[in-house]
Amino acid sequence: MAKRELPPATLAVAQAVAAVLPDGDVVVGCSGGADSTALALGAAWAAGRRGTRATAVIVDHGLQPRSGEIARQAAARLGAHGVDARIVPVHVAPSGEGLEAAAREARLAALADRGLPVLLGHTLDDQAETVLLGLLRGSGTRSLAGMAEVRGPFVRPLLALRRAETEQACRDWGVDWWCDPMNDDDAFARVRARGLLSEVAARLGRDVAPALARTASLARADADALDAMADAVETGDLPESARIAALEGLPDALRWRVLHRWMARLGVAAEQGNVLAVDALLTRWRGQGASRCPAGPFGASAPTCASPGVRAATSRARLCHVDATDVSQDLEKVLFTSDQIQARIDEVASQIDADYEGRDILLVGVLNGAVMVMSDLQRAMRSHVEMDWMAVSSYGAGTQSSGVVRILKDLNADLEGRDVIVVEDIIDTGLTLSYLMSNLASRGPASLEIMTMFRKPDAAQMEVPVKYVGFEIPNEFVVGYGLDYAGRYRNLRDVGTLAKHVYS
Ligand SMILES: O=P(O)(O)OC[C@H]1O[C@H](OP(=O)(O)OP(=O)(O)O)[C@H](O)[C@@H]1O
Ligand SMILES: Nc1nc2[nH]cnc2c(=O)[nH]1
Repeated sequence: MAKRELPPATLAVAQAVAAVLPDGDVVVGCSGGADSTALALGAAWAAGRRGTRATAVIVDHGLQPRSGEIARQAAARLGAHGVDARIVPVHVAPSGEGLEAAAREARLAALADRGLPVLLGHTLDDQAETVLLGLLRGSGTRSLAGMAEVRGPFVRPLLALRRAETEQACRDWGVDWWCDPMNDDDAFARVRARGLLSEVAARLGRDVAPALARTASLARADADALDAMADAVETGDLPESARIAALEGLPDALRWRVLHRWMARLGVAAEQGNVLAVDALLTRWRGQGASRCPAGPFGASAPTCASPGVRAATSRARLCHVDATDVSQDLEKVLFTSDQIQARIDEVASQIDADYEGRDILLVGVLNGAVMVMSDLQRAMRSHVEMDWMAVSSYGAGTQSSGVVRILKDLNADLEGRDVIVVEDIIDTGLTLSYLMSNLASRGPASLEIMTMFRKPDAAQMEVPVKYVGFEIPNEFVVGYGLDYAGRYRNLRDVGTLAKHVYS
């Protein structure tokens, strides 16, 4: 048919297709409805003028009682108008995301199967509904961007045309179309959105669909630009602390995008609420505990979060880990991070190495609290060291010293003539060490000194001569890095105060 022979609506469809028609043959996805029927006829017209082929593919999902018959009728209608039409039956296997999504996936896969560009018949009205649905979900620019005109093999030539125009085009072409009863079923969100758009148009006295479609174009340009900028924020190869530092200076729009990608990769549900919670750990961290993020739709296959209810990590240092049982959410305030503790251990170890040059040292650890500092200190030292352990207890399951020190396990080593350093996690009242030091001094060591990771000067009741101190801390009950509350929290890497709810 020559261009001048086409009435206005059919010409609008045909020209819209011709404007974006790829070189070579194409497939047209056709449901038998007005939009895709008009698209198939327009594509056949435009391809014919170019000397290429447009083949309509009607996917039969087998989900409706008469689906096979509906598909055959659609093919016959197109065939009668000279359009090459094929029916492709697909098997829809329901997935975790519902039957509708599974059918859509199966349909697109079948359409793209031939490796040709695929034309789809979405109109401006579909776009407006998509934008409205995105808006109601409260999502960002990517959702408001609606459907792209070209994405992968899929091309949508009719996004600027109205549904009324495709129906008019079908009438002009003298072809019938199939009215899918699902298009009137209020059970579908899209159908309800369509109704809502009509109501809004009636209340405002103007058609709002074009404005929503314009919003989609503008949002798409913004989303594309921001996504490209987020892609360029390459933090993957940097150490964790540097990755976090790289993110801190970014504007919200970029930082949230990068966090969204991290979380999605970890299998965490990367909804905006979760992204903001993790972002707060990064930008407004005041020692708050973990953010609980449920597993995302792909969580089941993500090794780090196999079940729902996983938690994002508590501290900045562990921001991008996901951990099923993260006890650090019980911390109220972090006083020292793991990094700070390790750096201080290195300094103290060097000091001891220098002080004891050429001498073998016997480190006496006080169980249980000193296990962490003992093992880290030894590994940071260059000197020859041996270790031995004593077990004493003065705190039991509470937060106050009982004042009574009990030896639960004595040393194996003989201290006679040895250079001994007692290693402690904390000196609080000083009762434990003052008892222990007089006990050990009576065993005849050549020298006897103390190294403690933490000391509370304001809590001292007994003066103990401490040669090596990691950090002096305020008179608060702390946990982590070997320090317990009722046997728990020793495994925390950071040291901090406990949230009141844990012991009140
Ligand atoms: O200066 P003080 O007031 O005496 O407190 C210090 C002691 O308290 C802690 O031990 P705890 O009795 O809690 O046993 P643990 O090492 O098994 O945690 C810590 O490991 C010190 O040994
Ligand atoms: N966990 C813990 N044990 C202690 N023993 C003495 N002081 C403390 C403290 O502040 N925390």
